[in-house]
Amino acid sequence: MVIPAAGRGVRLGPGAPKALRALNGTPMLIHAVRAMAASRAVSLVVVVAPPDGATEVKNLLDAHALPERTDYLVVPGGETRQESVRLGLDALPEGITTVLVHDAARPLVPVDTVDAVIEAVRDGAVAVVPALPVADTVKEVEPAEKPGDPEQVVATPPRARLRAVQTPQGFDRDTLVNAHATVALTGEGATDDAGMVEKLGAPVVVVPGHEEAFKVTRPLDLVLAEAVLARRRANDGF
Ligand SMILES: Nc1ccn([C@@H]2O[C@H](COP(=O)(O)OP(=O)(O)OP(=O)(O)O)[C@@H](O)[C@H]2O)c(=O)n1
Ligand SMILES: C[C@](O)(CO)[C@H](O)COP(=O)(O)O
Repeated sequence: MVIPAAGRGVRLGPGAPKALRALNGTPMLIHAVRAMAASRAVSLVVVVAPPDGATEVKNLLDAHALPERTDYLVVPGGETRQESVRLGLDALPEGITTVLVHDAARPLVPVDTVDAVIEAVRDGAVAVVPALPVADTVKEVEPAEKPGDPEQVVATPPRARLRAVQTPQGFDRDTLVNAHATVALTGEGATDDAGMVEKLGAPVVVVPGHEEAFKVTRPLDLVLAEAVLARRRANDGF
C-alpha cells in the first residue's frame, strides 16, 4: 500500500509538514501507518515523504513499534498529491496485485473500514472508495473573478446522490498504474485516485466510510482527532 505523506499542511497553519505533526505526542504519520498495519492483509507500506524529509521519516518509522509482519519503504514525494502517489506506486515490488492508497492526514481510520475496502477489491472491484453521505447541502458555484467578489450559485445537486469520499481507496494495481500514467500524459488531474480511474471509464464502487476516518485539514481537526484518541483510551480502560 501507498501512504502519501509529502504535503506541507498549509491549511493547518505554520509548522512542520502535516504528517510529522503530533497527535497526543505521536506523529500523525505513525498513527496512519499503524491504522493500516492493523489490517492483517497489509504486508508492505510505502510511505511517500516530504522531498527533503525522507531520512527523517525513515528514522521515525524505525523508532516506532509496528507489527513484525509489516515491511515499509520510504520514498521522496512530489509537488502534488497525484505525483506523490505515482512515485509511491513506482516503488512497489513485482507481485503485488491489490494496492491501497491512504492519506497520512487520515490517521484514525478504523481497521474495519480498511478491511472492507480490501475485501471489495478481492471480490473483483477494480476501484473501491469508502464514503459517507454528506450532512450539508452542497452548492455548485461560479468562482468569483477576484477575491472578495460574491460567488454566484449555479446548481444544487440532489444531496441524496452525494457522498464524501475518504481513504484508504483500494485498486487493482494495473488499473491504478494505468490511470496515473494516462492522466499524467493528458496533464489533467483529479483530487483523489478513484477520480483518476474514473477518467479511464473504469467503474468505482463505494463501501461505507467511517466518521473517524476524517481528514485532518484545518486546526479544529487536530482538536477533534485528539478528542477521538482520548475517547478510545477511555473506552480501552473499561
Ligand atoms: N505534494 C503532496 C501533497 C499532499 N500529499 C499528501 O496527500 C494527503 C492529502 O493531502 P492534504 O490533506 O491536502 O495535505 P496537504 O497537501 O499537506 O494539505 P494542504 O493542502 O493544506 O497544504 C496528505 O497525507 C498529504 O501529505 C502528498 O503526499 N504530496
Ligand atoms: C483523497 C481525498 O482525501 C479524498 O477525499 C481528498 O481528495 C484529498 O484532497 P486534498 O485537497 O489533497 O486534501
